[in-house]
Amino acid sequence: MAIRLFIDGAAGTTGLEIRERLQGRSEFEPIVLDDTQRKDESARRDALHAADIAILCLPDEAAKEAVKLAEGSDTRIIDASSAHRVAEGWTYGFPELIGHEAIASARFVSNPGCYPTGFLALVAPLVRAGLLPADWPYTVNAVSGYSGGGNALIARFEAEGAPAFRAYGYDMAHKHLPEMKRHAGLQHDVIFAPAVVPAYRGMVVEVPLHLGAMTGDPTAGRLHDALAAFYTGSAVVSVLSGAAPGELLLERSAEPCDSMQLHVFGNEGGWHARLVAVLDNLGKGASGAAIQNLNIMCGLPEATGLRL
Ligand SMILES: NC(=O)C1=CN([C@@H]2O[C@H](COP(=O)(O)OP(=O)(O)OC[C@H]3O[C@@H](n4cnc5c(N)ncnc54)[C@H](OP(=O)(O)O)[C@@H]3O)[C@@H](O)[C@H]2O)C=CC1
Ligand SMILES: CC(=O)N[C@@H](CCC(=O)OP(=O)(O)O)C(=O)O
Repeated sequence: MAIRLFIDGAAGTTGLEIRERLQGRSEFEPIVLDDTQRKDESARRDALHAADIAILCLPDEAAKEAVKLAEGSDTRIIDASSAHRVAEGWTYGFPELIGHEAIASARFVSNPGCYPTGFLALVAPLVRAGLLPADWPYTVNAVSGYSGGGNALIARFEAEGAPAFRAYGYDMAHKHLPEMKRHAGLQHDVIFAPAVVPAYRGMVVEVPLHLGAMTGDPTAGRLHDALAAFYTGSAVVSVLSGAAPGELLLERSAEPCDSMQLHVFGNEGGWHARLVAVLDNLGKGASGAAIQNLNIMCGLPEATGLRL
């Protein structure tokens, strides 16, 4: 029997891409609310109760409300918002870090944030392995395509007079800080410096490191090898080797992509390293990750329907 699937927020940026990627997947029977019903509380409650699995592609407050509306049902929920990423009772939907089994058996799965996906992929395995310190003051520099800000930022960047570069997060209280700290096992919040450029999708997340100031001799080569070993066999994450490229580009017209590439660049003396993750904010950063989690929760191959 097909799995009844409801996407709450299916008209938004993340929701639309999930719908599109699931087209033709006969394992799923979509429950769809039309434009007049999609924000109607009672229609949403009915859909949430009728579904086997619901994917929430909503702002945080609406996602919390959806979880309340689903009370009294057995519906399993994947939440793409940041409402439940460090919440009790929720499984963090990063299979490469948390383990596929934990997600396969979870009722409530919180999809990781787009920027934290890059940061955690780079840093969490290295902290766990004891190669990077948990008490280090980490910095994260990142650039995102403007679809990362959903419909509102898309409208702003597609309007006349859109900025050429938008840096933000200067209050140093970005909503991603708690999830980066928690799931990397860090003692301090990171300093997070995000920015948006006029490309629709794609992101580069970088963690610069003064390796020479750390104890334990964590060379760039060791960090690379540890990450390569950690992601061996991954369907989604790859660790690139070889000489550093002259440049890394976000193309304005990049195609949707659900894979993530990790790089470890080191200087000649071995004192400095730049850990870099390249991903699609709407791929492994959102919609692709939601489908990966959906597949795992349904006992299906994780890469089904992914654009790798
Ligand atoms: N865009 C991205 O790259 C990423 C997004 N996310 C997360 O995914 C979630 C969705 O983001 P995104 O798709 O970008 O946002 P969008 O703003 O593009 O879409 C949100 C959708 O939710 C709808 N909505 C708002 N309130 C309600 C409500 N009460 N009931 C039903 N529908 C409602 C909106 O409708 P309307 O427009 O009519 O208000 C809109 O269609 C967010 O929490 C975001 O943090 C996660 C990772 C990356
Ligand atoms: C470019 C941009 O605005 N990005 C968003 C992050 C993406 C998002 O809202 O979703 P997640 O938190 O679920 O990743 C921001 O910085 O708030």
